[in-house]
Amino acid sequence: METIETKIENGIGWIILNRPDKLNAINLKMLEELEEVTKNFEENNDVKVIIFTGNGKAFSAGADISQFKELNSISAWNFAKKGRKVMDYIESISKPTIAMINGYALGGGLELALACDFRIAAEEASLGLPEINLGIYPGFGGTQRLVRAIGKAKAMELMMTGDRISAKEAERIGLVNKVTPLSSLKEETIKFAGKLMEKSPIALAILKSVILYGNDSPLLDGLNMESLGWGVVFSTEDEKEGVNAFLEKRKAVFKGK
Ligand SMILES: CCCCC/C=C/C(=O)SCCNC(=O)CCNC(=O)[C@H](O)C(C)(C)COP(=O)(O)OP(=O)(O)OC[C@H]1O[C@@H](n2cnc3c(N)ncnc32)[C@H](O)[C@@H]1OP(=O)(O)O
Repeated sequence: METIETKIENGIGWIILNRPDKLNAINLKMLEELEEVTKNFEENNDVKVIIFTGNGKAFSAGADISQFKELNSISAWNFAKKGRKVMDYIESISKPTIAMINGYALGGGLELALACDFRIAAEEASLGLPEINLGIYPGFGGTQRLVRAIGKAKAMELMMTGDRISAKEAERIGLVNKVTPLSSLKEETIKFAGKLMEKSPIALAILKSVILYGNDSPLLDGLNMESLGWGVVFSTEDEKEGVNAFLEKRKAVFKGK
């Protein structure tokens, strides 16, 4: 691939944004490659957890501003729709996804991280949605996902001032799950992924879909989905294994069946 490196190691599918000289700015090619690789990883049984990160000093500094020069209203709308489609797909993947934020996560870069289930950031990272400084605003789903992630007041502040915040501040407001020194970021992220890999992948997938569905629905619909999914997990071998392991005082070994 031109803009992304990928590898599969010990159950983890790595998606590494690879335009370090441009701080991993997301151009159309990168969007297309992100779509392709996430679909491959979704279908690959060797991949249990997907981790997104960036090469160099940025996770991603956002959508590639140099491409904006050629955009008019219609092509900008199409670019935004394309980006949104990819972010929506990433959010909907049935496997757990983690954004390992190694540096700048700005604009579309932070929007990509917001489409992931978890965000683990280096202390040195800087996060923000500075689009307003360009006379535009977030267009890869950020206007909606950030409000749902951290609440309206803080989300409006970040989007309407364009201010960047530190990883520690991002953790304080609930935007990232965990902060660690850059030197231990990879180790801590792999440790976190390891915890997820010990669980039943089916229960995780159904749980994730129930949470996402409920996030966008009236309470009653979400609760109904929860009960329905709860019934479905009882048709799995993993549920039997989990309950038996508890009763037999041993650690459960889930097979994803
Ligand atoms: C229509 C679809 C809508 C999609 C919605 C999303 C919109 C966006 O994401 S808009 C972009 C939002 N991001 C930004 O505004 C950040 C822009 N970058 C910066 O402010 C700075 O680069 C920095 C503070 C992140 C880092 O500064 P510094 O360490 O001084 O590094 P440089 O500025 O010298 O950058 C190195 C190199 O990378 C290029 N670059 C950085 N960000 C982008 C970008 N978003 N798009 C394109 N190129 C970017 C920068 O131009 C430098 O390139 P060279 O000049 O060729 O060395």
